[in-house]
Amino acid sequence: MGHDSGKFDTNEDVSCLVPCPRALHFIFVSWPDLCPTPRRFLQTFYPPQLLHTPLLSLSATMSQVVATRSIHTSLTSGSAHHRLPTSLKAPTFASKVFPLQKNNPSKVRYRSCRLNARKSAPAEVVPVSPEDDSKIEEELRHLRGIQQLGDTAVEMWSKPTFRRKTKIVCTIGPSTNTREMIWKLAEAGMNVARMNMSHGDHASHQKVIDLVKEYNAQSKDNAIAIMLDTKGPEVRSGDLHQPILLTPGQEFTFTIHRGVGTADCVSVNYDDFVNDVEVGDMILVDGGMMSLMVKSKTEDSVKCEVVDGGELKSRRHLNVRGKSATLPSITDKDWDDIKFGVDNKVDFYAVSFVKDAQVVHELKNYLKSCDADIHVIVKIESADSIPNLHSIITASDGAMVARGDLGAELPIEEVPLLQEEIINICRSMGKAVIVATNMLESMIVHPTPTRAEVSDIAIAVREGSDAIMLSGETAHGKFPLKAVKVMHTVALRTEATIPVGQMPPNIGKVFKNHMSEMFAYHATMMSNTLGTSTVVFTRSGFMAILLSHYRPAGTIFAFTDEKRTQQRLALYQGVCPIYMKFSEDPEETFTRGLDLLQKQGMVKAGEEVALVQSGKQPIWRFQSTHNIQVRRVSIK
Ligand SMILES: Nc1ncnc2c1ncn2[C@@H]1O[C@H](COP(=O)(O)OP(=O)(O)O)[C@@H](O)[C@H]1O
Ligand SMILES: C=C(OP(=O)(O)O)C(=O)O
Repeated sequence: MGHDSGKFDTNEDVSCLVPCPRALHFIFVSWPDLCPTPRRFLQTFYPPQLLHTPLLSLSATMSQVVATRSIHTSLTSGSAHHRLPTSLKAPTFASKVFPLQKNNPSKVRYRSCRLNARKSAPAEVVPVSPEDDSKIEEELRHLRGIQQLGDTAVEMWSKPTFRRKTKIVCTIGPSTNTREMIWKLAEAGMNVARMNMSHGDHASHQKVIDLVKEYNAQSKDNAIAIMLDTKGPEVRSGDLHQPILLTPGQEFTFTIHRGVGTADCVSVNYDDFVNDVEVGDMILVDGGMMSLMVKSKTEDSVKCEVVDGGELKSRRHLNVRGKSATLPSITDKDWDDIKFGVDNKVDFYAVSFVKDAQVVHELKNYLKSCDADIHVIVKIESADSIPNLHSIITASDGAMVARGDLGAELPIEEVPLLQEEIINICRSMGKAVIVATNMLESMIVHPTPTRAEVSDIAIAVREGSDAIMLSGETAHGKFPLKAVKVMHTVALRTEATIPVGQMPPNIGKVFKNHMSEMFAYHATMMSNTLGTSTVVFTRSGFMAILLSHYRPAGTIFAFTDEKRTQQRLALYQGVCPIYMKFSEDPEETFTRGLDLLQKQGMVKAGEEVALVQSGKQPIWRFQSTHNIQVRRVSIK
């Protein structure tokens, strides 16, 4: 169990990573008004002479810190009524602050007030130092009440899922495979629970699946998707009773005989290992944490010299730089695990080491033959997959940038470039895309991330990924809940700076021949122009996925009468999936949906929403084929 289990509180240090100086861009008050906590906060970042300059004297009370930050957040999340025009870029400190010297500060104050009055998203917390956290939280709770920042009803809804667009995948392992931790992860913002079939057995994975299903069954407004990640043809070292220390220059042997684990020899789980490697090859352990140069081979062993040493633990990844193993992508064990997934009705397979589209077709045909509605995410991690990226992704429902193995099979400097390319390909094809591995690696042992890790999350969000993934951080880390909260906060903050109305590159090409795509596109344009959320009713999830593809600035509220669809939609960017029984009367279904949103504080009376009546099985089919409307939420 992780160290932060039990201490969890959704309000606790949720926004510990929000870059503080940015908030100042929107805050305008005089220094003497400043209460002690924000005063200390400002002092931390700005020299006293700057803070005491009247014209620069920015905000002051924590209420303004909170309100202005929230405004910034609301620019792109939730209902989009109050967004700045698309052309406005996030202001620099200089451009926001120094022009004030020429302007009348009262004007600025007026603008700030107007923004405050129109704010819609709940506040973020700006911790100053650990001992200030509780004071700030107390102050914020009070201020939330005064300013009516967040409808208290919103508290009832699982806030992380509603407000953040980029979804979070958590790998479940020894730190998180209990009922308590699954619940806490879900409430902290997990959208997809991933089980890595390289570890554990069916009994342990069964327990996790049952727990997630139990959570989903009792949760009124939240659904967690289940992803089964195949082991694939990966090559791993064997189990060890205790880690082996490898020192540079030392001779070390890999043998295909099972069960060996001495100070200078360990088993590999793949008989053809000896045939696949050549003298001079570089073998990477755990994606390059250690490396060994092949010096000679025999029929059953590979003798190496340690180049970069370290601690070799049980079942570590072995890659040969620049080479993929000659194993099939789906091994016998994988087929066994896939069947286990069919029996348990998981939502997604993440298929390891896909090298061509053929294997995806094979899997899809198998799933069709057993009438299993499970989507296939291909893991791009093999050197051999790169020339076939387009055909592989075309055949699949989405892709995962599996940076661990990718960066071992290919030079690491290729990883960020491939990440961007894979995201772009997926975005242009309307497929889901997940960025994975090492995102908060240091949080496996530390309670806070490195700044580089924070930037990595921000980049993945900006590049347009549907989801970002945690691996060891949640599987066996000490701080699984904190890791999810950091991801949540960084994603939310980054999303608030993404300009509204960015469209995928295939715009105008695909939708011409496809009615639903055309309607998704135009509904997005309409909701972006009017600053509304989008409401869609979907049985298969198809229309909600299409809408997500166009990335409308407002939330996509996707109502479905299928629990499986609700779960699956949890992966898609910007989609808030909601389960609701549909009535025979579409108008009644729509009214019921809006009532539910209003009750939860997701939309307010008088607010407009874009209503999409389209898709493969639209609830309005008997009335009309396709249709987009703007409806005003009625006042009860
Ligand atoms: N079901 C599990 N049982 C035990 N340990 C697990 C499990 N899932 C993940 N882990 C641990 O978490 C680590 C990180 O998870 P992940 O990145 O999915 O695995 P890997 O990098 O080994 O493919 C694994 O190396 C393993 O030590
Ligand atoms: C996600 C990855 O796969 P796995 O965790 O199965 O090694 C990876 O290699 O980055």
